[in-house]
Amino acid sequence: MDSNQLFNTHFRDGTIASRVERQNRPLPSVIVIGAGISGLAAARSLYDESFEVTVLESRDRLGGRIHTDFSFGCPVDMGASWLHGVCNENPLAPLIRGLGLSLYRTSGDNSVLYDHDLESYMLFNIDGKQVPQQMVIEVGDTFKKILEETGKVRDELAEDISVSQAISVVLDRHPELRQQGLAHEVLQWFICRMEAWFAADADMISLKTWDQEHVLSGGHGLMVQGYDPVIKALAKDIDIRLNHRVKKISSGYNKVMVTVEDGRNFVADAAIITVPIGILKANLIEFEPKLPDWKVSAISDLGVGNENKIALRFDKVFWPNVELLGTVAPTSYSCGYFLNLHKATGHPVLVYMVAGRFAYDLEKQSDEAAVNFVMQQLKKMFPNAPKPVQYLVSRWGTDPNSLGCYSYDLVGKPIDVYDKLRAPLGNLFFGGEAVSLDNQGSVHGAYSAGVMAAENCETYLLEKQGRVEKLRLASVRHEMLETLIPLQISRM
Ligand SMILES: Cc1cc2nc3c(=O)[nH]c(=O)nc-3n(C[C@H](O)[C@H](O)[C@H](O)COP(=O)(O)OP(=O)(O)OC[C@H]3O[C@@H](n4cnc5c(N)ncnc54)[C@H](O)[C@@H]3O)c2cc1C
Repeated sequence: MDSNQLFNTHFRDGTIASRVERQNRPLPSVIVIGAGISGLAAARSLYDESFEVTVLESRDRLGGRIHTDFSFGCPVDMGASWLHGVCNENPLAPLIRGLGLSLYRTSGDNSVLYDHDLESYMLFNIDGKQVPQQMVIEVGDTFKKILEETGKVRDELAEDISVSQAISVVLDRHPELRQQGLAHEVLQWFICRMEAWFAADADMISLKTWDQEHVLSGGHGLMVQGYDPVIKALAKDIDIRLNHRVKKISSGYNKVMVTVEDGRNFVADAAIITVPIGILKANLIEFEPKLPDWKVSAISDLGVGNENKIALRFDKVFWPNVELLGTVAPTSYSCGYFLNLHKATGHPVLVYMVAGRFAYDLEKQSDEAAVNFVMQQLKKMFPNAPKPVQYLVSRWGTDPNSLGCYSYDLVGKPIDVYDKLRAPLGNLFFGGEAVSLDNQGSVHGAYSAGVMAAENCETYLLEKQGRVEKLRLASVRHEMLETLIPLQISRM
């Protein structure tokens, strides 16, 4: 059946008929696929401009890779939890300020541990002995030097190599930077933290681009009340259909038809696709006509990492009042760390965080086995640690709604991969963290990508209607007013 016949057939069913009745409405209709922050930002933008918007979401909840769980009696973010860039330039700042949400800053600018600095931490070795703070600071300085030296390796090479290959080259050239014994294990811990930032092992991270991200100023802050209020605010009043898994997107004849799992169709003038890059890589959505080869290549050329969290709630706090508790080991794979949520939020909760291959390996285990493993790590530091009262285990790598945690640059990534990913195809627009201009893999990047996709979609549709004069003055005025309210930050 060609696209024309397809549309004629479906125009006879109830859904399409009701759309036809609404054709006299002044502004066009858009389907947004995915109710994560990017999809909701896109939908909010269009809704506020009086477009007719429907959001189709496969899960039974909003937020996607933002998931604030309340089963502990307090907010625990099992997906994103930091605002990266606690500053007015952060595109999410107006919303966070407007909602009166507080942030707990865990690091300033340019921290060697990305979203943590070495202000409030304790590291332990495998025997439960605390690593001297001075050693952690000195190895941190050495790690910085090693990374600086990898910059020289990069300048010498035409081809891209991985960060771990580059570190090996540097250590061969500068044996004085090699660490022995406990100091070696601490160096591995720093590498483990770097891998957590990319959610990928160092042998997968591109030397060419690892430090090219435009990181916003102001350091990194935990969302004390969780990200949930942001999601709820964006979603307010919008027509969102949960449990609507999109299986097919057909575009043509100035319309888009989106088919969900149970066979129902939704038709609109345009669609914005914000599903995770993992879903596109796995071809879980059929496109008609097929996506062009350049788009397919861009999708496969981008990496998608994995990160998981195991959150433990205890009766009471038995650990020291520091933000980060880490265990060092001979390889970065075996190093680990707990985020102490008590420090930031006052609740007796520790969150163990794992990334890269280890995150996938942990997903092969049952929740109970994963928690047992984490408790073994905790008991290395605190042999009398009691059993947790409750626990939560994330599985972002195998969850069929995410298939990974966020995108990162693979070794040898083509320069134009992001341009190709975000390029629209007629009335199909692409949002999501992976198409962000500068901040892939982040909440604020995903948010901006959603807003940008909505603006492009809006311009496209209004131009088609010959209504380019319609400006977005309302939202600009709204944001200007909100900048008058300061961000609420603790640990300044
Ligand atoms: C463990 C973890 C920790 C993180 N930590 C941070 C952090 O601290 N700070 C930070 O800035 N970022 C962090 N991130 C990254 C951040 O969460 C993401 O970049 C961002 O939330 C992505 O938003 P999105 O809207 O692009 O995608 P998503 O939130 O994944 O939204 C896409 C939506 O599409 C839906 N969907 C999938 N398939 C279909 C389908 N076939 N039909 C319909 N709907 C579908 C999904 O269910 C989902 O709701 C973290 C991510 C993870 C997983």
